[in-house]
Amino acid sequence: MTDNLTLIRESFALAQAHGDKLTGHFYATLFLHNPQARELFPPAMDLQRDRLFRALAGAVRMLDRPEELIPFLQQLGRDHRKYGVQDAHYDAVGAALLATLARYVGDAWTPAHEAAWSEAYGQIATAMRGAAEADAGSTPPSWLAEVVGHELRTPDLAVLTLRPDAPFPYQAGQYTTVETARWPRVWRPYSIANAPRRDGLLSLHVRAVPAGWVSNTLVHHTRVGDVVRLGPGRGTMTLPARPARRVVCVAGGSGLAPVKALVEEMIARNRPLTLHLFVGVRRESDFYDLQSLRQLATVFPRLLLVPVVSDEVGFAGVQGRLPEVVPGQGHWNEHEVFVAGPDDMVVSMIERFQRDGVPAERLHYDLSTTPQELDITSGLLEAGARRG
Ligand SMILES: NC(=O)C1=CN([C@@H]2O[C@H](COP(=O)(O)OP(=O)(O)OC[C@H]3O[C@@H](n4cnc5c(N)ncnc54)[C@H](O)[C@@H]3O)[C@@H](O)[C@H]2O)C=CC1
Repeated sequence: MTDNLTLIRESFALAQAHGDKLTGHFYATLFLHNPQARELFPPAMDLQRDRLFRALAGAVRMLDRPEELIPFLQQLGRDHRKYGVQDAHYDAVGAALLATLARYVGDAWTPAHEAAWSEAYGQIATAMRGAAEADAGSTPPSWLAEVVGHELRTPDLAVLTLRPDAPFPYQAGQYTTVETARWPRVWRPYSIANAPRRDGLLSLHVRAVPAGWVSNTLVHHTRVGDVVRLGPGRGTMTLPARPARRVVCVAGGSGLAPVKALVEEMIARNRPLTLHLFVGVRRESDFYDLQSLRQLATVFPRLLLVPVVSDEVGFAGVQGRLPEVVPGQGHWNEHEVFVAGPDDMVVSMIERFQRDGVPAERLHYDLSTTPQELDITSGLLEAGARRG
């Protein structure tokens, strides 16, 4: 007899071959039978379609590794509280999923497939619901936050200061998700750019990306006094319990946000022996936070700030792309390493640090998918938007 795992994987591969038709049919079935579920999703569904099946594909890949699958599902469940997901929605999604699979697997679909999927989906939903319920006792599903500061530092980058309406627990290096009144149910992740403060204020560095609904709203159509909604703090690029005494941080563009929070935290707590901070931008005019970083270096002179420009000949300081520049500026294999910025930069930088002998447990980084994808993150099964 074929085991459940094989039945699920084989049938999922058959169904997935139908691509967009599969996801289109799934949502059509879900909304036809549960019109109220439409309210949970953003107005434009294009990118949402991929998300659900990417998360499902992730779960199917991990089915034989419960030690990874369960935490993944629990996180997914907690993350869905902010969408207002109810128990009944899980049942509705399960029914639409099975109906869709049956249709696209076609003649190969058997009662054994039905039973295997039904059991697997039941386990997925139980893990998600259980984690969401456990979380409900201690944290709100989301926070309202008033914009108390909005500075346009370059034509397309704003630094926002937010005051959440209730204590917002997070660690330096983590991100939150933001929903604006202009685009209900469209959530976008942003790193929090400061270490936790006594007054509870949060700072975000937001670059308006082409066709970015939330980022353009936050940069160009948001004023002091406006209110946004925040999801809980998430992400694994946080300070380890015992960081090395020497630290190097590499920040590309607005990837400075989480790195700045970590730098503040280390200055307040660990006081490393040396703290190198490479800040890379394309043109000198793209530096949007040097003044504040220089102030930090005045308070903590062991912070060694290195501004780097990649695309402008004539810059008086260090020139080049970060992965080309940083290795030549020191020996980093004894250091704790933090990297954030464009994914290509992060990947090249991390590969280089690995080649140079930095142990894996000392490498901390933050990867995202493309900003366009990230701008629509709402949904019943949101894939992990950011990996650390
Ligand atoms: N805003 C936030 O809170 C956070 C943003 N990020 C990500 O950081 C990125 C920042 O983008 P921008 O500000 O437009 O930076 P950018 O594209 O202007 O790049 C900044 C620097 O990174 C390096 N770089 C860029 N592309 C590279 C490549 N292909 N290979 C090697 N090095 C490269 C170069 O040194 C460049 O000067 C975004 O993708 C964003 O998603 C990451 C973490 C937090």
